[in-house]
Amino acid sequence: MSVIVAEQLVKYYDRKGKKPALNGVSFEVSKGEVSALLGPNGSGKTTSIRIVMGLIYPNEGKVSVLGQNPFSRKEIFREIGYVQELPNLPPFMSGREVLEMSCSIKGIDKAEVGRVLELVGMKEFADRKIAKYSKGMTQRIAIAEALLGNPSLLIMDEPNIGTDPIINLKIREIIEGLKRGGTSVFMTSHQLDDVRKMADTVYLIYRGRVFFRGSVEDMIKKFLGVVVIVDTSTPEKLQEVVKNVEYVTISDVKKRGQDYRFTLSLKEDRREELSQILITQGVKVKDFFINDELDEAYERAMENASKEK
Ligand SMILES: Nc1ncnc2c1ncn2[C@@H]1O[C@H](COP(=O)(O)OP(=O)(O)OP(=O)(O)O)[C@@H](O)[C@H]1O
Repeated sequence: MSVIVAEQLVKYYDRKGKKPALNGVSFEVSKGEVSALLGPNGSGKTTSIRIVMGLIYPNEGKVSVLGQNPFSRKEIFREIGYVQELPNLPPFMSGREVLEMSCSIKGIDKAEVGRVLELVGMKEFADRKIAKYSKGMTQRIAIAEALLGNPSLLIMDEPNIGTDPIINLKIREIIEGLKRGGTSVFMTSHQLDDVRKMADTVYLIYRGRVFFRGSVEDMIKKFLGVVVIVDTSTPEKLQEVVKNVEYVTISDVKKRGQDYRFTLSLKEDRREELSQILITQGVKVKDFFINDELDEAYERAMENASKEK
């Protein structure tokens, strides 16, 4: 079952529609999954989220959230926690007051406030004014607000902006906990490490077009290919052996101390077979591992997308 279905969204902010922010964007968030929308600045992530939240109308396309139209059925938002990009909380209120006010608006028991403050590690600072918070503290209160009432769907636009690595870890733990409890999550992020650890499905967006949907592993395979790194003290032998393996090409060689580091591109995922061939044919293999750098795959994906324009 899907908790968000967006179909062929088109959105332009200029009247003539010459520069659409979204140009036929579709995505789907399955129940109990974490889905992440990734793309460079200005690619259309926030616009997509604002449409899902019923805050701006698309010029074309359809969206359904928890099975309803978010523009006409506002009551669904009681079940949705939303962390907006750069939250704008009232500076004259304390974190606790903000949360209590939200409880009143959403009709949630105020006892929830203590629970969510604890979750984001802000109990100690709850009575300080927002104006006196650091960026990361404000962000944690925004996350706490989204968690009030145990939402079944959490939508977060770059939840890690301005938070330090320890808080990021905490946020990740919170999200993983919610996921275990059945909450669905739709988020944008520039923190690829977090995305790798949390996201079941990744959507890549570039200039208002989604051009990839799949798991992190699929993304690495598609944009980086199967790339194996081999450290060896017998480089000539490796070159000689690899010459006869039709699915391998050498993409790079670098000297590393006494050894050589080869980057091998495989047309098919036959890395186990390859490691056997190297060893049995006398290559001294010191290290053999797959290159699964998500940053690199992301960079390649965006490079490809920019060339397609
Ligand atoms: N209110 C607005 N008025 C006019 N143009 C806008 C408005 N909001 C966004 N845009 C434009 O729409 C495009 C998509 O913006 P959007 O904020 O959705 O990108 P984003 O992927 O969320 O970027 P970021 O990673 O920087 O948050 C950009 O070209 C942006 O300049």
